[in-house]
Amino acid sequence: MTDDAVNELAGLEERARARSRPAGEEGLVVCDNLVRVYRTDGVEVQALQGLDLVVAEGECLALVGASGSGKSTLLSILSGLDLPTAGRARVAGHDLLAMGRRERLAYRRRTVGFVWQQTARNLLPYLTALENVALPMRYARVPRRARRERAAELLGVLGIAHCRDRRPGELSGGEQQRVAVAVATANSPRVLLADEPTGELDTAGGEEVFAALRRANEELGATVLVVTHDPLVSGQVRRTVRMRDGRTSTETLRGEGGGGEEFTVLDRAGRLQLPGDFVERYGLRGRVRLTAETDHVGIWPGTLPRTSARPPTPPPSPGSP
Ligand SMILES: Nc1ncnc2c1ncn2[C@@H]1O[C@H](COP(=O)(O)OP(=O)(O)OP(=O)(O)O)[C@@H](O)[C@H]1O
Repeated sequence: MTDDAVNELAGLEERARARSRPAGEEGLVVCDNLVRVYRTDGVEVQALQGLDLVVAEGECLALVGASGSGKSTLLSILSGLDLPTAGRARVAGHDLLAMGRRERLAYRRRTVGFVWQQTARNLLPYLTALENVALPMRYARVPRRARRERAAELLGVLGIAHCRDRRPGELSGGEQQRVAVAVATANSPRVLLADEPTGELDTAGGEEVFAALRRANEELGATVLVVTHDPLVSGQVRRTVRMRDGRTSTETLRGEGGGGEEFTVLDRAGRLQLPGDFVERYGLRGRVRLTAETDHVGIWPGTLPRTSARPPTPPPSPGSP
């Protein structure tokens, strides 16, 4: 690469960072009691029902959940395409509820990148891979030579340099999605959002696309949020957040060795959603009893059987040790 191109690239990265105000200490992505209600023909659907989520800069996070739990709605809001009905959503210092038209456009161009599930939706069919990757930089007014240099570099980093002069129709599904990752990272976004990016691919293609997302995270510095039904993806990230009925319900954290531990998420108001099998197994309905133990809180069915092996201990009175 020429010195000029290197300077252009460095300047591009720097400008991209400077355009986003600092995110503060609370996280790069912060959703607080987020609500999204859709109204169609007088019928209301609460797609998000008070969702809390904090994602730190540099994380690679998988978002999972049953169909209809609100995953795509959340990603649409974070991408700046959709507006929440209530609550708070901040990404890299941008208040997503208060952004004006110009800020929203700049936000969508430079702060977030997006990869859709449908391969055809990510790329223009009449442009080569290189031209597709260079296009978002053209909108961001990057000089022509620097655009081509960076596009070629991105295709190299993501392992698809051999695709540069081919059009999408001449690429496999996995290659198309990897080019889509390059397009989404062209303007050095702080956050990369992907909605089921491996959903239309076989296992090998899915692995390649996930490897590209991981490179975008580790080598290009993007914070990645990926919606997936693919256990291959969710099993490889450090943190998997599960959504249920428009809220985050559980999180699985994995260590270096890959073993994971599941946690239930307590929201800011102290609410938690019990897993359905716990509710069934212990016959929890309507009212339940909470007991304060020395190192944990117990939840008991409202009506305890007389033979219960361990009756609830009353909560300690204020001031007791
Ligand atoms: N534009 C819309 N108008 C009305 N209702 C909508 C709209 N978009 C989504 N919904 C409803 O909002 C709820 C959440 O949908 P969403 O697409 O966010 O779920 P999801 O978890 O992404 O599901 P899937 O895994 O099937 O993609 C669903 O009940 C859905 O029917």
